[in-house]
Amino acid sequence: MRAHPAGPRHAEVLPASHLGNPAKNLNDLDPTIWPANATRENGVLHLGGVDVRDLAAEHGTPAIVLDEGDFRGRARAYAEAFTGGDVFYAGKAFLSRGVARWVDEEGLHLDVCTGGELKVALSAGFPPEKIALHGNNKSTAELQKAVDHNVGRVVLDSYVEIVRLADIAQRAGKEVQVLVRVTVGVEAHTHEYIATAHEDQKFGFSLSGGEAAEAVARVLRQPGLKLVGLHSHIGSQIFDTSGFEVSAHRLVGLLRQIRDEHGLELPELDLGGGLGIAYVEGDTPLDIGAVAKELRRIVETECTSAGLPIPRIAVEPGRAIVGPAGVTVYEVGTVKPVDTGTGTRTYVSIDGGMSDNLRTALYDAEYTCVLASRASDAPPMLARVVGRHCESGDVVVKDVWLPSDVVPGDLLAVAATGAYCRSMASNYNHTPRPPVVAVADRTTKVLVRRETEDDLMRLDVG
Ligand SMILES: Cc1ncc(COP(=O)(O)O)c(C=O)c1O
Ligand SMILES: N[C@@H](CCCC[NH3+])C(=O)O
Repeated sequence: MRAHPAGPRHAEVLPASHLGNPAKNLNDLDPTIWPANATRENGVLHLGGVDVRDLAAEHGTPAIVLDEGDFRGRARAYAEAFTGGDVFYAGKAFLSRGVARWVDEEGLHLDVCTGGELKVALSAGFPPEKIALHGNNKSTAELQKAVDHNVGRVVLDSYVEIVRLADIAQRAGKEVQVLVRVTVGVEAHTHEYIATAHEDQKFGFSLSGGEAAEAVARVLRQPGLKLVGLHSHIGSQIFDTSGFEVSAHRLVGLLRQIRDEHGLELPELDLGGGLGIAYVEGDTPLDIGAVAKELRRIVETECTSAGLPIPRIAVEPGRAIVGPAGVTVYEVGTVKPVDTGTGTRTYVSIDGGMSDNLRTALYDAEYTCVLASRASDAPPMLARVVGRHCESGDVVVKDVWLPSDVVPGDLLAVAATGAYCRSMASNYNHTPRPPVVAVADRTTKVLVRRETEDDLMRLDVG
């Protein structure tokens, strides 16, 4: 996904230069895009040591495959990089009970943003004190559940919520630890739909408008709430730290104002998630060790010059942990060459689509894929991988080189689908949602089973 709003969806056939070297695309697995334990043996994709043909035979297609080793490796790298701080895995990217256990075992905390995500976490036995509850419109029931279960942090997002949570806390005779979500006014360099800290949007309290300072004052007047820090999340799929620098600078300015006005030095600063991953060749994700060092340097410099103690830093990565671990395996159903007027584009229809990966349609996201079930030395063709839904915008991979002998029955594997694909999946056209299957050490384990038509029919009670 590029840092521009949705571009032309059905552009002319692109010159080969746009997509790099076709031969390379056809045969290589770029290690920045594919999971750590992905290999190709005689053209056949293996994930976590499992042949995707066996995986498809056992679990069907489409299937979202998660490389457990890749996930755990990234989680561990985050935990190590932020030693002395806290890493909250953002469950919105993808959450299941199995994944919640991996997160816990790797020493991470967890960010949930609905009662549903909270339920998954609690039922996995995730320690409640290591959970933070987010959301711009948490219901009374969700807040009550958080208080009942002694969730570690609630990130406050509106004046209404301050009173709502304070009432619940007081009635329960508890003191809830909270952060105030601050809209720092940063224009993150990402798609406008997933930037979250510019002024004109629904999240948080505006810093420049004075609402953030007012929210702090109101929280401090509530006996049921204990203010422990500030929070900011500037957006998602970000490839440079400049936005975080501006954000940290402004948050520390508010920490200083709070110290000056209320005599209070807040111990925590949560800088949110948002680091980008490689979806296609040319995407350059940041090294997490270097990012952690840089964020620490920024916060330390700002706090030192403000005469403040260095707060404990928290971050909330979702995509950067689960995104690269995921691969979606589809079966090809039809292959249709179309004359575009400037060339031929071959539409390859797979057995899923925007119901299991909305990101291309919603954000103009870019993905890549390979023919996964066999070797081919056929010359490359420019293909567009499309779904089976009743929308012309139902595209999964806009432009990709595939061997020109792709036929129905072949398996295609789309890379980097671990984040925001299954978690944003829908039942559009009464389509049952795909399973999520973990692979590790040549074995598979179903984390979320495939939905069935009967599952969907059970909801139809009229
Ligand atoms: C508050 C908050 N924290 C963390 C995240 C996770 O973001 P990402 O998956 O880009 O790391 C999001 C989503 O953008 C978010 O809204
Ligand atoms: N769902 C978005 C990111 C938004 C994350 C939540 N604030 C994506 O797929 O890129």
